[in-house]
Amino acid sequence: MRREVDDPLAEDARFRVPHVLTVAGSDSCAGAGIQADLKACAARGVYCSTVITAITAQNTVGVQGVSIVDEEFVGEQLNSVLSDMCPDVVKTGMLPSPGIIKILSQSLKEFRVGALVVDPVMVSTSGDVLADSSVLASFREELLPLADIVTPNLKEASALLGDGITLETVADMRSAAKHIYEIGPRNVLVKGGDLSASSDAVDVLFDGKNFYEFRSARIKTLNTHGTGCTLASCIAAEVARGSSVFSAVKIAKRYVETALDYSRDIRIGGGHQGPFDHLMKLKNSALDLHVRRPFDPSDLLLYAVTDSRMNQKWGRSISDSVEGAIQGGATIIQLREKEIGTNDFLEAAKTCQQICRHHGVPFLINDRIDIALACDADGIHIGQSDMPARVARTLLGPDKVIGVSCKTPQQAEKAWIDGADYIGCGGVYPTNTKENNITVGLDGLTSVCFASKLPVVAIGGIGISNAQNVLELAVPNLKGVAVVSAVFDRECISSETQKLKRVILDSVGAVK
Ligand SMILES: Cc1ncc(COP(=O)(O)OP(=O)(O)O)c(N)n1
Ligand SMILES: Cc1nc(C(=O)O)sc1CCOP(=O)(O)O
Ligand SMILES: [Mg+2]
Repeated sequence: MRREVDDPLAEDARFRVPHVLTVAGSDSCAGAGIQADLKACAARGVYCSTVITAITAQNTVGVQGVSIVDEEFVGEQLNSVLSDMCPDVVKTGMLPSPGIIKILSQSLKEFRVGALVVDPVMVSTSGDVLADSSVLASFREELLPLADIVTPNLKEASALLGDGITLETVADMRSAAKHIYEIGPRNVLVKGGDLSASSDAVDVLFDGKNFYEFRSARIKTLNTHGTGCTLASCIAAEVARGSSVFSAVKIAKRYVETALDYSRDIRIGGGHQGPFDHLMKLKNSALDLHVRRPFDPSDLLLYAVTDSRMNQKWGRSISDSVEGAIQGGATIIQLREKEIGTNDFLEAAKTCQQICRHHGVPFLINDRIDIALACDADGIHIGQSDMPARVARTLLGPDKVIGVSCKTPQQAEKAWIDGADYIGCGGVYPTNTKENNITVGLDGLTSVCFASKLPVVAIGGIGISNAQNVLELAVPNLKGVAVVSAVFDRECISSETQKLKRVILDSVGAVK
């Protein structure tokens, strides 16, 4: 059992750091294994302790040697960490002998651990075999039944099933996920990076009830060594930070994709598979993880979008308008300033960012990724003719919020694939605020909501008189209404926002 601590700070939630223990092999080239786990957790702002199961001699060409750590000594390392440091999540990588798996599963039963992430490392991305077949039975019998999630690649999934069948399609991956689930883990993520039939990188998650497909663009790079270890560590890190398994997989996939994209052209070593850089350019987003709370779809309930012409008309500053909207109950703010210069936009954005952060209200910038980065906004909103969402995701990293305007189900599908967090759908009604805007009506909104895999906010001509008609549609994914003139083209922003909020809450309440 965990030893008693006499330090009261050790039990104080304010001082607790999310903590992953990785039980894995050392990779001398530092792209995979323990070294990847440490870097991935560091990049995600999570503490990582280590139990080393094997020492490998490897580089960008391949694996030249493996020295397995004596199983008693693996047990000693486990005891040292688990008896004292109380990790939130244990993540496993290379477990090279049945004896090591046995000792690990005994330790997991003996000590209290929040979750177990099993990366069943058997074949490295370079194709080198890292565990022999005697390990397979131990994985199946001892470890998978304890796992909250297991993350095999195609070859590992096939090995775990032991049927010798090659997985070639997404349907094969689904079937494999279902069969592996029957062995005992609570979630199965079959990684389809090697699926030759697909132009995207598709991973399939099965939670015992539903299948989820996570798709991302294939990144052309040699630097893919360690992607499996990194993905699993990142999932473990997100679970340690309090995410559900589904959200953890979503963020981890984005993180790996972004890191691969940033590192696509770096050269380390002369072999055919290089490491990527876990920390490069992600430092900014990692550093402020502790002050930014994750995006919650309910933030879209009353979405206030600013307009400089309206502020000029009423003689108000942008920041006073934003403050008024928040006082009245706006749940998210977007700075949409089409007519001011970059300097003025940035200054206003910095002030509004502070106001929003002070009130705990998410703050997004319309169109301008440069401004969003410069003022450290929580994210951006972009339309179909703005920068593509996929590029925006690469520039902004995995944490920032991206909203995309969609008028059709096809656009909604693409927004999901491109890594957006929500959809703005309109114009629900005709509007004078945006020139030449196409009105999709309640029917258009309905079809986008039904097709969408993302939360949706309705926009365009919405106000006190018709918000109820929109929300009473009660269609899936519809989370709120976005308004410009209904709050900013009014004499008193806070009281108009308050009245609108009442209508919204009544409508949502009536629907429930
Ligand atoms: C919440 C929300 N939905 C839609 C839009 C419109 O974005 P876009 O199509 O890019 O048009 P402009 O706002 O840039 O004119 C939005 N801004 N917010
Ligand atoms: C910014 C914007 N986007 C729209 C879309 O249909 O995507 S309609 C719109 C303007 C919404 O302003 P108001 O609330 O004053 O009608
Ligand atoms: Mg735009």
